[in-house]
Amino acid sequence: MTPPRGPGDTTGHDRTELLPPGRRVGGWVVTELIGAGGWSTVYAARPAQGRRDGADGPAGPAEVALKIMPTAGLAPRQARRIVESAHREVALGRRAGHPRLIGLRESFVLAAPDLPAVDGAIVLVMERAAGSLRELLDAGVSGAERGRLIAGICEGLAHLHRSGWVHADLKPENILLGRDGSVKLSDFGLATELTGTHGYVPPMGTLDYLPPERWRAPLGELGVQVRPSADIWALGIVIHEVFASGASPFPGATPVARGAAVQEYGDGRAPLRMDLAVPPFWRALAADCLAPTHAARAPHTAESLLARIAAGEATRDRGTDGAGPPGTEARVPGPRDAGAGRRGRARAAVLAAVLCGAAGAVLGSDAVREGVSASPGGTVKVFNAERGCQDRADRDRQCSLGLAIDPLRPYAAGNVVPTRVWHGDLLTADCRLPGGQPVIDEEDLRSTLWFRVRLPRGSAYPAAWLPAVRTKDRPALPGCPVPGG
Ligand SMILES: Nc1ncnc2c1ncn2[C@@H]1O[C@H](COP(=O)(O)OP(=O)(O)OP(=O)(O)O)[C@@H](O)[C@H]1O
Repeated sequence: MTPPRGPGDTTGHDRTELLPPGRRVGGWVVTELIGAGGWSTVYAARPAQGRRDGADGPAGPAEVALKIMPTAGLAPRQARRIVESAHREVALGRRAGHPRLIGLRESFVLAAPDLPAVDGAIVLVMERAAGSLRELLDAGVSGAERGRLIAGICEGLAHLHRSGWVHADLKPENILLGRDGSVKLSDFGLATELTGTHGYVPPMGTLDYLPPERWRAPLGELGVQVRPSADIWALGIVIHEVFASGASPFPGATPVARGAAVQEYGDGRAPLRMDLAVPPFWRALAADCLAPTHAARAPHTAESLLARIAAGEATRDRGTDGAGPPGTEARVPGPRDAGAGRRGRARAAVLAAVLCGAAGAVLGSDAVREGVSASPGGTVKVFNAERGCQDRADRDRQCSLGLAIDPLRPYAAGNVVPTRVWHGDLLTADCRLPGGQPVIDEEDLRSTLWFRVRLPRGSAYPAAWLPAVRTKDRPALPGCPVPGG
């Protein structure tokens, strides 16, 4: 769910450090921060000692995810939205449990008079997932995984729709993955129960996944009308992303520009153009999901799509797309794997060394930009997760970042080019390498994706490698040849 943002709001990162590890929350003890969304912050937690409700499984204490939805300091209308959103999550969790939906264990209101920011927050206690499809897309999904993942998403949607619900916010961030790789749909804060053929949702959602009809849907007293076909549209976008390295089928540099492209297509003013990387079977499936009107999309239910996948149509394409048979479970790489915390911290230390160490030529931003603008290809903007470095215009060396010589070797001082880059620099990337050395940034984001970026003429190296955790951009680029391969 994406809330409007404005000056002085208390959403997102402002709240990420609210609950320190060791803090007791109801019958649970916080172990680490997982991430933050627009209205909520999610923490990992274990059962508090002495908890006797079967929370401990045969393998030891069961870890859970605590979704904390603070209401303190919000305007009454915003607070009401949070409460309604929590009610929707709880109602769906109680009435429509399924292995393809993240399990909800309990919900309560947090009493924390010593922490005014979360005092009175709504807490949802959920099954903890190992990672999300977004992380997997960033790291690079293997061919064999793709069909299985899409089948899992269809199973979850088919169950939701059969149970009379519309998810209304399907996107890779809300498609979680269990430790065994199984798909678990989550974030039912916008989910709505159908009354007849429609449900109603607040005028919110994630722009990149809204169907054409949502862009002109009138806002009534109950909210905006949605139907299951809205989830099918979002599924079409996700299918495309899974095969096209995370790229949307709709062109545009921003979600609003892509939204305009969606509307042009919906009005019949532009054709649907899918990336050639999407193999024929999946292209046909995605095209049906992305039919421009509700009426044209309605025959393509999650159930019917699942039947098409199960009927083995995917198998025909396997020779060309490498998509494996749906149903085979595999491990999910991600920061939340067992032991990842330890590895993450070690790698963060390595990254810090690269950030601050390695003497060499320091190029001004103009030099870097000049090298960029002269060349075609995708542009990536450098992102430095160190907050203190984001607003500095002085290009202090302490805030510079290194580019690797070889993305298959550890990202450490001996493996960086002399050219340094800073937060906000624009670089030209000409290809992407999904299976490089894993890098974890200061915020524990992990990715094995790298971009090959060009360096200005006269640099010691003509090109170097930017780890994907160092940019928020994901341009659609061809795969790079494996260095040294
Ligand atoms: N049960 C869970 N297990 C593990 N990680 C989770 C779980 N629920 C959410 N997360 C992760 O926590 C982070 C924050 O989730 P949250 O639902 O608060 O926001 P979001 O879905 O990222 O954004 P928004 O809902 O505001 O659009 C996300 O990275 C999500 O993948």
